[in-house]
Amino acid sequence: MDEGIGRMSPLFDLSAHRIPGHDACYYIPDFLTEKEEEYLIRKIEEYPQQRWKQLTNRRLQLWGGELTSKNVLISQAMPPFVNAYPDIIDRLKGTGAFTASPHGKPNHIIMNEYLPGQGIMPHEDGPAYFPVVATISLGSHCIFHYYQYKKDDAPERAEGRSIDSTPVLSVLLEPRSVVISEGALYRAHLHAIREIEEDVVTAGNAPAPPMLTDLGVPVANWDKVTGADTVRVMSEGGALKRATRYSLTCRDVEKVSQLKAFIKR
Ligand SMILES: O=C(O)CCC(=O)C(=O)O
Ligand SMILES: [Fe+2]
Repeated sequence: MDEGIGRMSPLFDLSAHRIPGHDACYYIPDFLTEKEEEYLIRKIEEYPQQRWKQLTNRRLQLWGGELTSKNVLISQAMPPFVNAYPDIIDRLKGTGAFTASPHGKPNHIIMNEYLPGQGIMPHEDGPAYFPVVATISLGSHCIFHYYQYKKDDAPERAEGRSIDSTPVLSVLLEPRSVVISEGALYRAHLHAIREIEEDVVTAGNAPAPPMLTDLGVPVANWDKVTGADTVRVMSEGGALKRATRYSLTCRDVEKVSQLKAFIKR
């Protein structure tokens, strides 16, 4: 039986999953099993409709609590399907990625839903979180791009800085995988998912890796993917059609209030 990554030991070697040339980004395929993925998607779909927050181009839910305007987490219990089965929080702790974070593990998850053609504009995740984010993908692949600000812009100008349109790093996120970004990639870069329905790849192999055809940039983790379709498209080229994707973006909020607030259960 496929056990996936399973319970990770303290000896888990995160550095083995580092994306070459990018010391602040790690890609771990098959972090969850297919059975766990199916279970999670079912739980997400069964969740009460009022838990969803509707944005203009996607829906999301907040798990673990809500952030105040002062970046304090008003903490609430995580759903059992991230704490017990599957034991996502413990498994992320086991990667060692959160060892230096204030609580040693994620305490907040933004769960996003994307239909084919939906995405997220380039943005930074901001100062509420310790600079590590672990993102689990369910249901579909996507291509996750990291961007930098144009060099000539004054760094002190918070608003309206222009973004270099060529990503510095593009990672193919397979369903059931986790991508972890930290450090400068978190603090000084932006990230985005383009609003397209399929991702077209031009075949490649070492030393010339597969490329995203329209952007002309390499798929940075092309030799770490494991899905039959993705492996084939890397070596033969072709299109990967997007389906509905759920992302669990797991972070550690530094400031937490245990105040159970005025929330009536
Ligand atoms: O869905 C994703 O993979 C990224 C979402 C994201 O960047 C965010 O919620 O801040
Ligand atoms: Fe983000």
